[in-house]
Amino acid sequence: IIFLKNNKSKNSNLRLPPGPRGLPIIGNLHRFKGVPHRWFHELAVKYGPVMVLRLGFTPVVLISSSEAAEEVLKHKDLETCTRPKLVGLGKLSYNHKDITFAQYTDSWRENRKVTVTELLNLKKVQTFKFIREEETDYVMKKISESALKQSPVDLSKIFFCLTANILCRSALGQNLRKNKFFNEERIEELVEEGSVTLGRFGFSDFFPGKLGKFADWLLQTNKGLEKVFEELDEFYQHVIDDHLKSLNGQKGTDPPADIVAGLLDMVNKHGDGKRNMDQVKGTLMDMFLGGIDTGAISMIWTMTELIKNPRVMRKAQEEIRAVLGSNREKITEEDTEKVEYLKLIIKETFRLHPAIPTLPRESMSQIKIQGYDIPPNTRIQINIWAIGQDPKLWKNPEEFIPERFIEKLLPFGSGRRICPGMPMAIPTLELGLLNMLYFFDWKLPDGMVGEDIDMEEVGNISSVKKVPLLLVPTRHH
Ligand code: HEM
Repeated sequence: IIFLKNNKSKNSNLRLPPGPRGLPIIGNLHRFKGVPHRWFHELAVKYGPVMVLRLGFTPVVLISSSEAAEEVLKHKDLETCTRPKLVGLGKLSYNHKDITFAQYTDSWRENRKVTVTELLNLKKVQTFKFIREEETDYVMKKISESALKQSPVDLSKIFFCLTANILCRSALGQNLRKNKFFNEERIEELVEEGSVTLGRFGFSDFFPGKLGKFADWLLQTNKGLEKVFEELDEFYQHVIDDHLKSLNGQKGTDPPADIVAGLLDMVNKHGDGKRNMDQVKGTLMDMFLGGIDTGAISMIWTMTELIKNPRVMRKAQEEIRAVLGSNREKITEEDTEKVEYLKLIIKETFRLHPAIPTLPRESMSQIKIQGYDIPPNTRIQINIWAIGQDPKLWKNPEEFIPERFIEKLLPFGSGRRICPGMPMAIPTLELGLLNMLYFFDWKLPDGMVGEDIDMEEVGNISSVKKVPLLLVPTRHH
């Protein structure tokens, strides 16, 4: 049970952010379970863009304006670039030995630096271009088959398979269509189970100490955690064994063939035990659970907004088809540089539907944000979705208008914790969507109009479209 209480400080010199008084606000619990960013936004409208919630015994500061977010992420980044230590996250990240959920320590810095500079840099990501192009072509062939029959395509599934195949091939060296051990369906289940588990809280997360532990034990809150952990661990072990087998007796290729090969290479090079297998598996978890869903979610919301806004869809297709000509059989990543309007569409989708709507941070020392004192070790949630809704920044914020000038967006976070997967995510999204809009015209299944589309979101960490998006393709070229 999570309840709210006004935050009072014994130290009267502190000027703490305002927050709701009274307990408990049970009526809101079901909404908190669903999509916290909307509930947080509602509270911020009432109490201000810097406010404090007390969840159990734990204060959480909610940041909901671009000025306050800039203060945290730009000016106080060093003081707020650690992550809260939550029970579920700890288990799935091998006791915070990964990048995403690790606290700000020397070992996190080293792990992130090596992974980013050696494995997720622009040059390295370029070497996986052929994988992105092959996988996108494969999906277009599948859609063409549905177009011949004029049957609806489940775009939620299509985009998930596309990002899963691209990520598993380029980051993990696993071709899911040829893999005897794990196929696309199994991967979809694993990612879903993993994401749900990452977003689940236990009592210990809000009632630190014996009380929380006792409640978790009594009500068996972490029951499913072990099972999901074991399944994911088996997958990572399979990926690692597969690489070790192919490396057996030979030195790794230079540069390493994929990201896992690179990680294993680094374990060998840094034979001082600094980078052990837990770190490798933790980093695999980051890629696997952080790199598949986020891309698919962004593509699903883009196509949802396009089908709801025929003016934008028409303008995008006219630009794309005029620039690329009428007889292309294949589209390459170089083509994505020529389609400016598509880039604006993706940015506008990020504003309305950021895949990760709130950024989790924790203060490491006492800081001042917008004149309020935030004590050390206080959880901070930056609501980037709320910033995208701010009527002071955006005219008619609920409308999908790609032409608007977009700058104050943080879909990949910012500062020391900014998403290192961005160089891989952007080309995947742009290439996939460009193909969808060049080769096909899209319509809703019979009898449906734009207003009928269900826009409901689900998810604690990411914001997934609850009802799958079904559209009927017609081959244009
Ligand atoms: C459209 C796709 C994606 C979106 C919208 C996205 C968004 C984000 C966001 C908002 C964060 C938190 C940043 C912060 O706290 O400031 C993050 C972190 C992270 N992302 Fe992504 N991401 C995407 C794709 C990827 C991919 C493809 C990978 C890996 C190949 C990846 C790996 C990571 C990692 C490792 C972190 C943790 C960084 C840290 O804590 O130091 N992401 N991402």
